[in-house]
Amino acid sequence: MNKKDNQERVSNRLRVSQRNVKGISTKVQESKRPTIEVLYASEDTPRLVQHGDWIDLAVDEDVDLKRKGDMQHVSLGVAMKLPDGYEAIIAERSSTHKKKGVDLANGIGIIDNAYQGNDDVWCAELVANRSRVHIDRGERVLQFRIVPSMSRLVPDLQINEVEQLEGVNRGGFGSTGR
Ligand SMILES: O=c1ccn([C@H]2C[C@H](O)[C@@H](COP(=O)(O)OP(=O)(O)OP(=O)(O)O)O2)c(=O)[nH]1
Repeated sequence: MNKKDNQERVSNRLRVSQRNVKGISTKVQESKRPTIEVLYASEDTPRLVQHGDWIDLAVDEDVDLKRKGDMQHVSLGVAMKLPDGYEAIIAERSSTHKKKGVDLANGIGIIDNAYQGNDDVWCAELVANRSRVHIDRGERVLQFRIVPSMSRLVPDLQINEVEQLEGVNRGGFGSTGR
């Protein structure tokens, strides 16, 4: 093999090995990216779209509530495996109370990290704030975000009973009136 052919062989080999290194580092980066795995209830369940910090959730069935105060347990059509060390908070979208006539009966919904099996479908308990409420399947009335689990934020937390607290009294519930 002449010198030129040999040089070409060496530089080809170098290119291949650089490509491999790049491939490996991309794979490592990808596997390190925190990921939410989503299992949708059906083909036509609305897919999650991430734009901004909160991710909208749609109802996966029609909602029909006759009177104010009536409640419906509604499927959101998604089961998820959240990244380890995270849980999720579900809240109403700001417009939901006024435009859709419902609220989350439990204020906010909390999805534990362990809620991660095929049958662990996210649900919402919706309560009507007026009469004759109708919401179509697929309407995005809620939103969620993930938050670090308490054990991740404060590892090894204890709860201890004491006789007295060392802190100065602030005045008790509602004392400033401001
Ligand atoms: O709005 C909500 C609230 C909860 N969940 C699911 C996820 C959560 O992990 C599970 C249990 O919720 P939570 O622990 O708040 O309920 P609980 O009343 O304490 O019941 P459990 O005995 O299941 O813990 O129900 C929802 O799908 N939607």
